[in-house]
Amino acid sequence: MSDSPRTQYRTSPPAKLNLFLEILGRRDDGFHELDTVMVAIDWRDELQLEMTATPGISLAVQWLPSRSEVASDLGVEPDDPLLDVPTDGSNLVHRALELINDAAGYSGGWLVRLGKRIPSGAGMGGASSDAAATLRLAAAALASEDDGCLATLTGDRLVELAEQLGSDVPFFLGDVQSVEPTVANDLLRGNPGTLARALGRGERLTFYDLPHPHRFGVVYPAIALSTAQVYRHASVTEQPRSGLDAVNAFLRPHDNTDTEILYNALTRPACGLSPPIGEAIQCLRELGQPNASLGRHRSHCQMTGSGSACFIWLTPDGESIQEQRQSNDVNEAWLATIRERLPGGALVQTVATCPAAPEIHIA
Ligand SMILES: C[C@@](CO)(OP(=O)(O)O)[C@H](O)COP(=O)(O)OP(=O)(O)OC[C@H]1O[C@@H](n2ccc(N)nc2=O)[C@H](O)[C@@H]1O
Ligand SMILES: Nc1ncnc2c1ncn2[C@@H]1O[C@H](COP(=O)(O)OP(=O)(O)O)[C@@H](O)[C@H]1O
Repeated sequence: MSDSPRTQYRTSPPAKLNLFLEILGRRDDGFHELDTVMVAIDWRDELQLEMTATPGISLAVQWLPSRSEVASDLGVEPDDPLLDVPTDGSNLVHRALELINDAAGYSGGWLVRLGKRIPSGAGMGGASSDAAATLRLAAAALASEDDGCLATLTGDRLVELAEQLGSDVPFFLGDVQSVEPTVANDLLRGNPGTLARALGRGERLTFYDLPHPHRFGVVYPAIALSTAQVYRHASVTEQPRSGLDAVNAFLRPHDNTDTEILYNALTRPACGLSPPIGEAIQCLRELGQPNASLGRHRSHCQMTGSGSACFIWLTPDGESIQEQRQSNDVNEAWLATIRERLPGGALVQTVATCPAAPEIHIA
């Protein structure tokens, strides 16, 4: 490949929230059998790939808008390890490129720029989403440079590679099963799929179409938890709940004001490891909905994944476009109040549901 100007492949990997997570049992492979319901949200990283003639993977990572601004919001020093993201082979973006190089027999190189907004160790799937986006961008690049790759890198093949990268990674490929098994369809437009129930390790996915977007207030207290450590402190229940109840609550949102919908079996062990997580959930619960005037009294609050991020469901009984417009004004005041009430620094945002596999831009 000559060193002429290179084509850039870009996408914006979304984060995710676990609306429900039940642990069904411990597996022989050291993982846990799960029943979890995940939804993608528009709290996004930025990822850009270019193919290069020189072999090797060059990965540059930076926090957006800047490391110092993110550190300031979190109330930590800019050099705090909380903000360290690897640029070597331990970054899932790097590992995804190694896998796809082997799968496609590609011997050239990659130039990668990763802009981070999704906090690490937050239970928001940042690394997993970056990994899935890398698989899709690299497949798009290889398919545009070499037609032979279209036959090799089908949606199903990308799912196999995603499963090797992590339990949450397949979710961020979107509903690959619902489109023709060709790479081109999946990659450029992005796959359908916003909300999914996941069984197994998290790789057996069923996607559902949401009748309208849902909104959440998300709080990331300045705490990074090890997923493995939280699982180690979790217990298996004798009477598991079903994720289908949470799916139905989000598909038919008009009668949820008084029932507890959100559940996470990892919340108790995570709060045991880090009590400020419980404080953050309580702070959200006490403050409640920003639209209290609309008569929504119950506050649906929960931790996502293995933590430490927590969230409040802002649209438990559906929401008109008119209310959404009003909400945007109300939300800024609500966000400011949350930041004041939380002990210590935190990243606080209102988010909306979005496709798990975002569209790809080529320039
Ligand atoms: C907890 C969840 C909930 O969606 O998300 P996060 O909190 O990481 O975002 C997932 O189960 C995390 O998936 P992922 O982040 O891909 O974890 P992996 O790399 O596959 O596994 C990390 C470690 O978590 C534990 N693990 C993960 C998944 C699972 N079903 N059982 C487990 O016990 C294992 O100890 C494993 O070594
Ligand atoms: N692309 C990436 N972005 C962020 N963290 C990454 C990435 N690749 C690997 N990591 C590592 O993964 C861990 C956090 O993964 P992440 O998915 O962001 O959190 P969680 O699993 O809690 O959702 C950190 O230890 C971090 O060093």
